[in-house]
Amino acid sequence: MAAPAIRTHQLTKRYGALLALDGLDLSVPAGEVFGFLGPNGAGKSTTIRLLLGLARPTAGQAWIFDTDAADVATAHRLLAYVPADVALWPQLTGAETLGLLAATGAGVDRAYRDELVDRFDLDLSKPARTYSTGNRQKVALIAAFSTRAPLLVLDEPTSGLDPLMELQFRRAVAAARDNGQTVFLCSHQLAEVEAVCDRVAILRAGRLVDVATVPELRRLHRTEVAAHFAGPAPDLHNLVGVDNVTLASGSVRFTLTGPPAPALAALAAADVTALTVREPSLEEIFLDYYGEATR
Ligand SMILES: Nc1ncnc2c1ncn2[C@@H]1O[C@H](COP(=O)(O)OP(=O)(O)OP(=O)(O)O)[C@@H](O)[C@H]1O
Repeated sequence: MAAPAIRTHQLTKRYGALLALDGLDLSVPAGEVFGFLGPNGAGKSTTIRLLLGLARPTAGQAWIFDTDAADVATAHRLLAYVPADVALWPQLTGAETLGLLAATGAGVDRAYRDELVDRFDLDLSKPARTYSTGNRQKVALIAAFSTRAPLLVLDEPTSGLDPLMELQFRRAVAAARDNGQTVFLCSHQLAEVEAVCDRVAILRAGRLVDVATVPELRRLHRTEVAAHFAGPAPDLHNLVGVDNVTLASGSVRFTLTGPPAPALAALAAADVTALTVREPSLEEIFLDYYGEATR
């Protein structure tokens, strides 16, 4: 069987007293789009630094297609990396930057690169110092997606992109998968991860708490509903998908998973005067779902 694109065995990183990564065992098969999620400080960037050989593990080991991640010269021929905070050579234009990155990387599909420049709507004639955060990210993404590297490591790659560009990003990930490339995507955006990933690892406080497929991840979705009413208190107990009901005088709060129709029918009888519906952030979902038990 082909070697996994990424494998870690008991990968551990300690910064003084702080255990930033605690015995991570992970295997990402070649050809998979793999999401890496977790709240701030969970250890995602630490993992990426170890995979890239930018930091040394305190214990354990990581491999990139059977190459020890510490063998940077060999491992980096197999991967392209987009950091969360893209720094470019300020005086080089976008075109010169892409040319330089192509000369140092694993080989570039130039026709596809030109297509990506068009699709990401990037003006290559400007010096990089004039680029916004989003434009710097575009340069790094175009350089990575147009390489033939079998593994793409993307750390928060779309934080500076607008929604149209986010769509282009999703298209490029799908194309990479079609080419047989492996994508390791570190993200805070649940919607993005759901749209592009096959499987997702969830990290919390340095520990792997779950590896799930995207349909399994959807179970984490919930909506928070708050309603004020003038009529009789609505009866929301025993309704499918309704949980955490808190009733006070004239108001009710609850969480909703699945179709809202039964809850709306119950609320309709209560003469609702105000209604707020909120999607919690990924951070809130994690804190709620994985809570204290996994610390
Ligand atoms: N060089 C360092 N020295 C000391 N502590 C560090 C260092 N780098 C990271 N840490 C700590 O290790 C923990 C994990 O950090 P890491 O940057 O890997 O988290 P993250 O999941 O990438 O978070 P974020 O989503 O905020 O980027 C944090 O508590 C962080 O403060």
